[in-house]
Amino acid sequence: MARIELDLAHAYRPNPQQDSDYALLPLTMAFEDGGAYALLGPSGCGKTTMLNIMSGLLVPSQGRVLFDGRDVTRASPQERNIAQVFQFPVIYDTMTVAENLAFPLRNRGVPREQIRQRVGVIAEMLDLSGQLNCRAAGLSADAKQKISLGRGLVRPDVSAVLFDEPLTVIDPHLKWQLRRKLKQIHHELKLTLIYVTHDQVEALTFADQVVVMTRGKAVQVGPADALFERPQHTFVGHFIGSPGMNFVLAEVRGGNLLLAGQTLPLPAEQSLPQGPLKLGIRPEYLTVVAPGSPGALPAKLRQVQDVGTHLMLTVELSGGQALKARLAIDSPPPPPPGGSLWVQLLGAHTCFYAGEELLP
Ligand SMILES: Nc1ncnc2c1ncn2[C@@H]1O[C@H](COP(=O)(O)OP(=O)(O)OP(=O)(O)O)[C@@H](O)[C@H]1O
Repeated sequence: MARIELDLAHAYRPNPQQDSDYALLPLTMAFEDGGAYALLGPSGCGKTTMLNIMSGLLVPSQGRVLFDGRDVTRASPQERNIAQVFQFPVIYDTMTVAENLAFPLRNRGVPREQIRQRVGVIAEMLDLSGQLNCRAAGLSADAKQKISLGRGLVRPDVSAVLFDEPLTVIDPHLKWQLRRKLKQIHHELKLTLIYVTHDQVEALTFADQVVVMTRGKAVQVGPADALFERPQHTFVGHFIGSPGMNFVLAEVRGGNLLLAGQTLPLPAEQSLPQGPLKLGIRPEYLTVVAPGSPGALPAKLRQVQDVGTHLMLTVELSGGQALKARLAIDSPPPPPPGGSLWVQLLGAHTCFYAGEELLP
């Protein structure tokens, strides 16, 4: 296994001039040995580009890739000793499941008995033990992709295993099981795993550290709770969560916060720079409170959706800005749509942003 360091940028076109010319803007990042990482972001944000640069399928247009301090920028995937799992199964249909799993080990001249043991362990982990002697050709798409996952995980000596949206072809029910399984496998095998996905649930279930990307930029690297509680960038607030964070344009003037045409006195301990900023609050923390509560503003209730596990309220501040508030199903019933209520905007979970960046 290896500690992977990136200090690079990548543009597919020559002579990049502006940010939009880069698939990956200049970044410095380290993936620790034995960690479980996810690269998460919308289509086109640069996840696959980053993965391909790590695997050696792509040479960055500037900068370096280090594996345990060794410069591997121009080394092939084989030289880097990387295993990869792609979106679609890459297996040999004419071989049995056991032969498929054994293939990467046999290729490296691993002794027979060791191969047998390791294939047994991996098959057990992926619930493939009962199919070891079946020919791959006759199996379902799910089972074939499990073999691909197994082939990626079977070698204990790899620098890292890279997954590019590996559960795309998997049935939704099995997907849920496999996500959890991969997490468990990570704890047992202690391999460095890097997993590309645009699905936040997949990333947050699997990874200890999630790299959130947008427009060629890694805007935050952190565990699930940090991404939820303290999004470092408005994109993280917006992208993580369902629905994402509410944002309200505001201005600090003296000891007050002006927003939605109203004035909220800031608590004495709150130190914010004077001038414009954005207030961010997650629907989970936008609570309905008694009229006139400190840090709260009046709003109109526009819509109530019963989502089964909770109520999702749409409220509107004066000036017309709509916010989402998530209410526990056993909370006191909200007023009828069109009615007035007060919502708590200032509190321990409120974040403030200058431009798109979180203020300390
Ligand atoms: N071979 C290529 N030549 C030119 N531009 C490319 C190439 N591959 C990717 N790009 C561009 O680079 C940017 C990042 O693409 P990349 O595939 O890394 O994103 P991604 O986050 O993996 O998206 P997706 O989930 O859709 O694969 C996009 O604007 C894409 O159009």
